[in-house]
Amino acid sequence: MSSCLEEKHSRIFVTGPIIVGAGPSGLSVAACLSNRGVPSVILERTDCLASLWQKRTYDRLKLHLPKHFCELPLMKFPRNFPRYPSKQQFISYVESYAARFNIKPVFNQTVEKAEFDVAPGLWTVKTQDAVYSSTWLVVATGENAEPVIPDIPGLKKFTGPVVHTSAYKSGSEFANRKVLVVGCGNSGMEVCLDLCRYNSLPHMVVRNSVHVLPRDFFGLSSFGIAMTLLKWFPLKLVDNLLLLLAYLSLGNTDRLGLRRPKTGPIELKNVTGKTPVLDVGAISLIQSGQIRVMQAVKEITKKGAKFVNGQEMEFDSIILATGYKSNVPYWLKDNSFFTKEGMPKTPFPNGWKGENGLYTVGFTRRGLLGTAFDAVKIAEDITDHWMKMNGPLSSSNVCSSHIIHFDFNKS
Ligand SMILES: Cc1cc2nc3c(=O)[nH]c(=O)nc-3n(C[C@H](O)[C@H](O)[C@H](O)COP(=O)(O)OP(=O)(O)OC[C@H]3O[C@@H](n4cnc5c(N)ncnc54)[C@H](O)[C@@H]3O)c2cc1C
Ligand SMILES: NC(=O)C1=CN([C@@H]2O[C@H](COP(=O)(O)OP(=O)(O)OC[C@H]3O[C@@H](n4cnc5c(N)ncnc54)[C@H](OP(=O)(O)O)[C@@H]3O)[C@@H](O)[C@H]2O)C=CC1
Ligand SMILES: O=C(O)C(=O)Cc1c[nH]c2ccccc12
Repeated sequence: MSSCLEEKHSRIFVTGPIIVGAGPSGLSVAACLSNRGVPSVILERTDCLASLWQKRTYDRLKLHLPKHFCELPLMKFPRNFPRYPSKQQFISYVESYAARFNIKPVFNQTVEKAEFDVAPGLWTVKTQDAVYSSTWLVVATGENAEPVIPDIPGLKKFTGPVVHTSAYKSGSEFANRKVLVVGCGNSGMEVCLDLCRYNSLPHMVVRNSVHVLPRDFFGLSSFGIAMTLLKWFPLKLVDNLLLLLAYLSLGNTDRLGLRRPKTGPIELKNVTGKTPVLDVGAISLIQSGQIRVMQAVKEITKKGAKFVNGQEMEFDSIILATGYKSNVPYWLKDNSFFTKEGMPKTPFPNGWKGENGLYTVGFTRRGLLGTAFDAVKIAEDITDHWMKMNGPLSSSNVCSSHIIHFDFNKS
């Protein structure tokens, strides 16, 4: 893989693993490795830690699972944080986490290509500035690496602003506007709620079925209730109890145009990865008519949209709450471990390890809980291999001199 182009780049040999992505997943692996005395290098495309949280989420975002389900390995949230920490609190936790384990990613390094070179038995990882090599490659670029922009007929004709939720900050820019929100996952629901607080008129497209659960039920989180019940009862029974609890708390959501899937909420999450909506107030605004539920869009026009039921309406703006996708297929070459959608083919709990020193963290569709699970496993596995190669190493003698530069650039 040493083409002329790559010879112009610095060549850097990393003695520990290369981790791609400085989100919660990449940081968790680096922390668990550092705790075991193994150095690593994180390559991050942006200029900050947890860039999804810092740059691509809305102001009002809070964790929607209780904090103890969102902890990274080896460090608890501060005790004074509320049950559902805000985005700012989560970011400050991530920053303290990196500081505590002395993790210093190499920022502004977009991994453009990574491949395994069989002869030396090394991963070659190319960014815009350098070529890194290592025995191990940890993929931590996330399930939410890129926005999904759907190919809706006519979308390009629309004359008003079209924004994906990853670029939405607050409803202040949409005050008194009629907004079409495409998608009814957690993002779609929460953006509609935020828009209402800024006095705009959200119309939310629901093209399919969706599970909505109350975030809390009599002071207990629905997610926590489900996790506890799953220790003793079968999944189908727990799902039925969740549906009963949802009915008692939210009423019959089918009547609001939110049809429920036939499969229960946790089973559906496990099988397809589709996250149930955890309601933090959107349902009552649908009930009161402040958020309108619309059918699937047939086409977008210059000034609005036509719907499959024949309705036609004008809108000032469109917000695409259409979800995210992995970007692994764009940069990881010749790899049969991932699907063409960039998710590991091996299902949870075994999707964290591939072949030839390849690992993946944060692709379990189980949020930060899944990240913590993967990170611990990966660090154990790499440490075993590391010790066979290098002998034991204590965290006190880990230093930053674990990269060796071969600079072809400075001629
Ligand atoms: C709005 C929103 C709210 C969420 N809330 C919760 C929640 O409350 N609880 C929960 O458990 N989960 C939640 N999630 C799920 C979310 O996936 C996790 O919180 C978490 O951010 C996953 O961490 P990660 O490190 O795997 O991915 P990310 O946080 O996406 O980090 C991946 C990093 O990789 C970098 N990267 C990507 N491609 C490249 C490349 N080619 N080269 C170099 N760097 C690259 C990115 O810039 C990014 O910094 C939420 C997701 C969203 C979108
Ligand atoms: N507070 C929190 O913690 C929050 C957490 N999140 C998490 O972030 C992740 C991403 O959530 P989100 O951004 O909501 O994405 P999701 O993938 O969960 O939802 C995408 C939505 O867009 C719809 N959609 C996609 N394409 C089209 C189309 N062409 N026309 C109409 N509808 C379309 C989907 O419908 P269909 O089902 O028919 O495909 C679905 O309703 C989830 O894991 C979520 O839980 C998000 C926001 C807040
Ligand atoms: O917030 C997310 O996206 C998550 O994936 C967290 C999560 C993991 N398992 C769940 C089950 C029900 C609702 C949310 C989650």
